[in-house]
Amino acid sequence: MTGPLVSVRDLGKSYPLHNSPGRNARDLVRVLLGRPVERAAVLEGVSFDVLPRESLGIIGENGAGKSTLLKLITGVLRPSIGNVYRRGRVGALLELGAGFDRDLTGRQNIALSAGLQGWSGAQIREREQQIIEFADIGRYVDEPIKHYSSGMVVRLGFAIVAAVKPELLITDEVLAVGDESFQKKCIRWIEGYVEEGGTLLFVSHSMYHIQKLCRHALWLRSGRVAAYGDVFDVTRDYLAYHERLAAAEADRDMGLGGVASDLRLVRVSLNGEEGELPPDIESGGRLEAEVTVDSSDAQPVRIVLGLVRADGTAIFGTTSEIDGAEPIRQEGRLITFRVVFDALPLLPGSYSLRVHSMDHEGHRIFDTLDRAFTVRGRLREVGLVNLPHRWG
Ligand SMILES: Nc1ncnc2c1ncn2[C@@H]1O[C@H](COP(=O)(O)OP(=O)(O)OP(=O)(O)O)[C@@H](O)[C@H]1O
Repeated sequence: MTGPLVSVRDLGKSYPLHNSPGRNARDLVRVLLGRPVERAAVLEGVSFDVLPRESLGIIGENGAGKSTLLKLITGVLRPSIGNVYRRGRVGALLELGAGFDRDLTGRQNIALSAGLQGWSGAQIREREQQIIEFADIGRYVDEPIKHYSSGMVVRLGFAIVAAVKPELLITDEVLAVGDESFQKKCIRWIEGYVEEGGTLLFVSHSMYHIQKLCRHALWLRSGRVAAYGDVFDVTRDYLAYHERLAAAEADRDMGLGGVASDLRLVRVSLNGEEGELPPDIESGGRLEAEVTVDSSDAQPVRIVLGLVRADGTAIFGTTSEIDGAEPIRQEGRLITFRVVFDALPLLPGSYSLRVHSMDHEGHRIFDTLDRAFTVRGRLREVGLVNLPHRWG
């Protein structure tokens, strides 16, 4: 069957506002007078489809409505407005231990899940072994769940979901509870699951995991869809939004309207030129940038460099920290770095070098400078970079 496994249409969820001691009484009066109780919307007007073999990551700040959305999709919550349509065998790993009987042992809970899935006797015997091996919780499998650590609950929960081989897997940050090696094992399992045609709905604050596991992403901001599309586009916009917020916050912290003066970028030269006019560079030619930072108390600095096409498309980024680069000189409070691209493979067009100065620990961006340049050449290939290639 084709068609979406999940279809969400104009979905909304709201809760009554109960935030002040007098409000309950006021609500009661409103109800008695036949007036609606005031409500706060947690989700509003959310629509999207999840097709078979699709992997959709849901991102957003704390309180944006991500868990609420997953609970509406799994049916734990009912919508206030709109609809959720769902089909296929669902494996959901959301709340810790939800679905487990805490007085029963791990083994008994496995049997319980097997019963719910309608597995045959032979299937149960085979899969029980698989589950126990995957969960790897040793003798605890014969202890009641209430004696488990939260990490063990997740181990067993994930092992059962993996054995069910769902058509649609819904999961969230719950995996982060397990230790690192188990987390890696789960991520590997999910990767294999997606590669083999499984469908995934995954909530995470880790852009790394979202990009690794999902093809598309949906960004929820204050209960509404802020962006929905290709995972790299959406996560880039999300990170840029947070970068802007952090920069504005840093300015406010310092009581400054503009850029903080501590790590100010005072000079970025391209091939020795500092002028306003964008310098010309031959495609495949050399680009040498020198970046000077004014570090008011001579504290060390981290430089972030990005190559960006004129339309904003990011091409390449690195930092002095990633490359282990040291300044080429320090004169009092002026610290200078140099970076050289010996053979810049960009295709002809307009670009800029974007430079950020950060504190040495990389907590905060202090200043940003863009230097435009033009790449000249007679190349007729299309795209961003000239990749070495041959025919035949
Ligand atoms: N039962 C409830 N009654 C009232 N408000 C609620 C209820 N459940 C959730 N909320 C509110 O709904 C909003 C969205 O919560 P939700 O847990 O879905 O966010 P989230 O994006 O998953 O956040 P996080 O990343 O912190 O897990 C929050 O402001 C939360 O306080």
